[in-house]
Amino acid sequence: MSERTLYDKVWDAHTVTTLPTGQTQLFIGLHLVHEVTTPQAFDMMRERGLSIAYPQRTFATADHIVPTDTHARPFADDQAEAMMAALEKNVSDFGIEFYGLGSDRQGIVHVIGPQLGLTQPGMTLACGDSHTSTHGAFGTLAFGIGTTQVRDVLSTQTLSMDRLNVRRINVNGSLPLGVHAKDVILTIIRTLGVGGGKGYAYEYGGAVLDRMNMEERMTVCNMSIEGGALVGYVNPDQTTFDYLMGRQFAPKGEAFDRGVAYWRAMASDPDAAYDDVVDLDGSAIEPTVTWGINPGQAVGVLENLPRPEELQDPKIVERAYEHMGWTPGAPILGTSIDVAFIGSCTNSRFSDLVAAARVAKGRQVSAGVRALVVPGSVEVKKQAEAAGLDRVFTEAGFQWREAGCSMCLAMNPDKLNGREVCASSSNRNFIGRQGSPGGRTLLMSPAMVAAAALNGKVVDVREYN
Ligand SMILES: CC(C)[C@H](C(=O)O)[C@@H](O)C(=O)O
Ligand code: SF4
Repeated sequence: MSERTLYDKVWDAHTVTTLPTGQTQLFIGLHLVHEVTTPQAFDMMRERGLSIAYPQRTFATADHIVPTDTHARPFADDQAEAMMAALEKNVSDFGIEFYGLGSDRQGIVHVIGPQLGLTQPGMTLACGDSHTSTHGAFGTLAFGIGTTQVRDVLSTQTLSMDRLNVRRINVNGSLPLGVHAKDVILTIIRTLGVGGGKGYAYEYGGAVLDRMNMEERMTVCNMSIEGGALVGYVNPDQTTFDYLMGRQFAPKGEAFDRGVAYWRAMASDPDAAYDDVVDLDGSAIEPTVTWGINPGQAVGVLENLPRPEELQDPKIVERAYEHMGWTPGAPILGTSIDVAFIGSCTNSRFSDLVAAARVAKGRQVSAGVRALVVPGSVEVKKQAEAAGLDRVFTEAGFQWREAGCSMCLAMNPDKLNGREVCASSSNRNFIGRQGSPGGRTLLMSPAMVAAAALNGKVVDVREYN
């Protein structure tokens, strides 16, 4: 057999059995745990007297609820403190490696897995979180799962899963200067729709992906789920192996060389058969901004907002205009913002902060704009500080915060107020997502967020090229 995709190979290598339901029982190589989706799973384990099948394959951190002004305990919010205490008890009772507050390995679960070298090509990975697809950047089949599935993985290290179709998405050519990985994935979702990936795994490739570094590939894979695809991945290559080399949990010495040989063999064959193939021209991608209430409602920064009748689903477009308060046909350029948020598992890695700092350096945040930079992990924070990025940001008037999910979903004190408009490097712009029912979110790349912060409005970051 020489025409298999990575998806096929990894799936087959991890198949335990075919269940009577027709589903596959799939072995899960790595299980990542955070505080929000796991308390009931641990309770179910206790009720049934179960223990963890493979504690050595299970790692936990805290990210969603942690305040980012200070990590000091106890938290001001009693509910958050109780949730944190529950996670601490669960990891201690069940014997799970835990990177909590105070650990220099703490951070957003999808930032720390790759950083520690836990995420590796050719493996299966699960986490009770929809953005688990991020890890697909390594050629990993990474599944976002629900709480009962978390229980299943804890107790058996397996999941019952339906096989997906595979869509190959080629981004050909090269990206213009000032156009980033975030613009690529927003354009893919805009083109294929927020439900377009239902039933599919997305395999991203083409010259643009080949040239991307691992952090850029993570940004693309992160938002697969926003396009409806449960899984998104990039085939492992030399860029992947170079990233992994020397990381704490990556194999060492000869074992690393054996790893590379195996990882290479897991990549899709050149003549692999796909259920669907889509080609996009990278040179046609512009800095992209969402204007509505789902990540597919996006336009190039120089485009005007669509008219409801021009789009396939006028109802959701009308609902979006009702919430956002914009006028169909108006330009997105010049839209005023109140808040700028640089962070989240989509765009809070070192290279994201470098891109934003390049724009912010020596300039000032516009008066009246509240601007936050929230590193994705303690390690990113340290690396950024060692490079002097914290000073670039604070001197420009940005707040420099502790690691966590922060204003991506506002399960912590970082929230929008009232009708505030936020230029955000995160991945979801659903109504109320950033903590205020009336709040409005414009998704864009971190460089675009930085430019918006300086101008108090949406601008074209290519002016800073
Ligand atoms: C809290 C968690 C269940 C949720 C998810 O699964 O994605 C969160 O991370 C999000 O981004 O909305
Ligand atoms: S940063 Fe946002 S999208 Fe990512 S895990 Fe946290 S809440 Fe979910």
